[in-house]
Amino acid sequence: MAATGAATAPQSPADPISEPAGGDIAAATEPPAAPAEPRPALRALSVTSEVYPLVKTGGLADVAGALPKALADHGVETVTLVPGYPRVMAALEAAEPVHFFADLFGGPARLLRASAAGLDLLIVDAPHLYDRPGGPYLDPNGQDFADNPIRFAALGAAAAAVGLGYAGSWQPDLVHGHDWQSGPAIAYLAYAEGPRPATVATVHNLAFQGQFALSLVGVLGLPPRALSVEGVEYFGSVGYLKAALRLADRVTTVSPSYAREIRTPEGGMGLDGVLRARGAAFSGILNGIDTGIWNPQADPLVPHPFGPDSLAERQGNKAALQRSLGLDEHRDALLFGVVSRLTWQKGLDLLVDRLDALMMTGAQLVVLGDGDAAIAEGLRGIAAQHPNRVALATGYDEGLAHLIQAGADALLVPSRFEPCGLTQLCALRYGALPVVSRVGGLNDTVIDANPVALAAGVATGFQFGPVSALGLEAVLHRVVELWRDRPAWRRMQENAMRTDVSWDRAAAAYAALYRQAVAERAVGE
Ligand SMILES: Nc1ncnc2c1ncn2[C@@H]1O[C@H](COP(=O)(O)OP(=O)(O)O[C@H]2O[C@H](CO)[C@@H](O)[C@H](O)[C@H]2O)[C@@H](O)[C@H]1O
Repeated sequence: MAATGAATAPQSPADPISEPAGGDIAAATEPPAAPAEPRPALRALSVTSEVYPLVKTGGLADVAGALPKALADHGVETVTLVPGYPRVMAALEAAEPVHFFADLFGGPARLLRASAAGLDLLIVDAPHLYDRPGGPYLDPNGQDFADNPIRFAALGAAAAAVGLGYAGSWQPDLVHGHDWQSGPAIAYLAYAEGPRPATVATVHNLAFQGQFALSLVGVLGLPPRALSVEGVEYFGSVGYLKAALRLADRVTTVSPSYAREIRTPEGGMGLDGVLRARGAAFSGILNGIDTGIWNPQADPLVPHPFGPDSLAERQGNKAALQRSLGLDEHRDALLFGVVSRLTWQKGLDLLVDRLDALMMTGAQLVVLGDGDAAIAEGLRGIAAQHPNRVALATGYDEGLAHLIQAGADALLVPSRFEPCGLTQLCALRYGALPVVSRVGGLNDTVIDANPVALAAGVATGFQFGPVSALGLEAVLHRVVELWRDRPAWRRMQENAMRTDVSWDRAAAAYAALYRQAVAERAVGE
C-alpha cells in the first residue's frame, strides 16, 4: 500500500487511502495564513461508528460524544471521524468539503469538516456505503448490512488519509479508534510507510469482534505481510478487532476490572492471548458520564429537579414515573428500574427467571429496553399478571431513561459481563441505588452495602456474585431488607450522588496515555 503523498499514489480501489486526483481543495481555498496561534498541545482524531447525540445504539456513542469535551480541558483537541449516515448528514449545519476520494471502495466520496452538537467532526460522505435506511450496522429488517466490512474499511481508509496528512489541512498527532469498526484504521496506519501518528485502540465490548472472510484481505489493499498472526489474521479469517488489539501502539478498555477479566481464557473471548501479549501497552481506564447532560439538579427531562440535599423532591419523579406507566402510586413500594439492551450480556433473563420472587416482596419494576424477543416476552408475561406493579417499555426513549433514573429507588444491572456500564453511573448520580453483578466496570464503580461498608458509611449500592438467578434473588432480598431502614437508604443515596462519575479523571488518564504514545512514536521514528 502506498504511504503518503500523491507521488506514490496508485488509483486502484484496492489501495483506497492513496491520494486521489481531486487533491486537497481546502488547501487551495484557504485564506492567507493568519498570525500563528499557539498550537494545541496534542491533536487527536477519534474514529468511531457512532457518536451521541448524532447516532447512538449504545454506550460507545456516549463515550465518543463526551470524551472530546473532557479532553479539551487536558490540552487535547479532538476531531471525531464518523460515517455520513443519513441522520449524521441531516444534523450538519455547515459542512465544508476538505477532500475528495475518486473511488472509495466502489464509489466517489467526500470528506466533510463540520460541527454539530458541540463536536468538531470529519464526516465520510460516501453515499454508496452509508446513505441507506436502517441503523449504523443493521438494515431495516435487523440484519447486518452485507457490506459492513467494506463500510468500515472505508472509514479506516479515510482515517488513515487524515492521519497521514493528505486529506485536508488538519493532521492529528494521534488516532484513537473505538471497537472493531476502527480496526482497519489502525491497520492501514500500522502498515503505512514513513511517519505516522500514534494509535490507540479502545475496546468497549470484546463480544463484537468484526470477523470476516479471509478473501477480504485482497479488497482491503493491505500488504501481504498483514495476513499473519502478527497482523489481521484471526483464526483463519480477518479480524478487525484483533487487528486493532495487535497493531495499535496502545490498547485500552473501559475499566480496570474488565481489563483483568479479558486477559484470561474465561473472559477473553478468544482474544486473551493477544491482549496478554500486549503487556503494559494494554490498560483499563474507567468511563465517566457527561455530568452536564446527567445532572439531576438541572435536567430538562426530569419534572422535579433534586440534589443530595433535596432528596425529598425525588418522590415527585417516582410518582410521575409510576403514573406514566400505569403503576400504583405507592410511595412505599420499592421501585426497581432497568434501562438496558435486552441481551444475554445484560443478564435480564436472570431477572425474568426470578420475577416471581421479586413480586412476592411487594416491589415494583419498570423496564425500558429493546432487543431479545424471548426476554421481552418473559417480561411482558409478568407485566400482564401484575399490571399495576410491572411495566415494560420497549424502544429507545431518552426521556423515559432519565425519568427512570430520577424516579426509581434502585437500578438493576445484572450483567454477565460488563466492560464498564454507564447506567449504574447515571444511577449513582441520580440516587437510584445500583444493584449490580460483581463483574467488569460494575465491580469498579459500586460500593456494596456489606456490613463493613455500611458501618463505615461508604456504601453506594449492592453487588452480587456469582452471576446466577440465585445470586440475583439473594441480592434482591438484601435490597428489600435495607429499604426498610430508610435513614440508611438515604445515607446511601447521598453517598451515591456524591460519587465522582464525571469524565475528568478518565480524560486526564487518556491525555497522559496519548502523550506517552506520541512521545514513543516520535522516538521510534
Ligand atoms: N431503551 C433505551 N432507551 C434509552 N436509552 C437507552 C436504552 N437502552 C440503553 N440506553 C442507554 O444506552 C447506554 C448504554 O450504555 P451501557 O454502557 O450501559 O451499555 P452498552 O452495552 O451499550 O455499551 C458498551 O460500551 C460502553 C461504553 O464504553 C460500556 O460502558 C459498556 O459496558 C459496553 O457494554 C446508556 O446511556 C443507556 O442509558
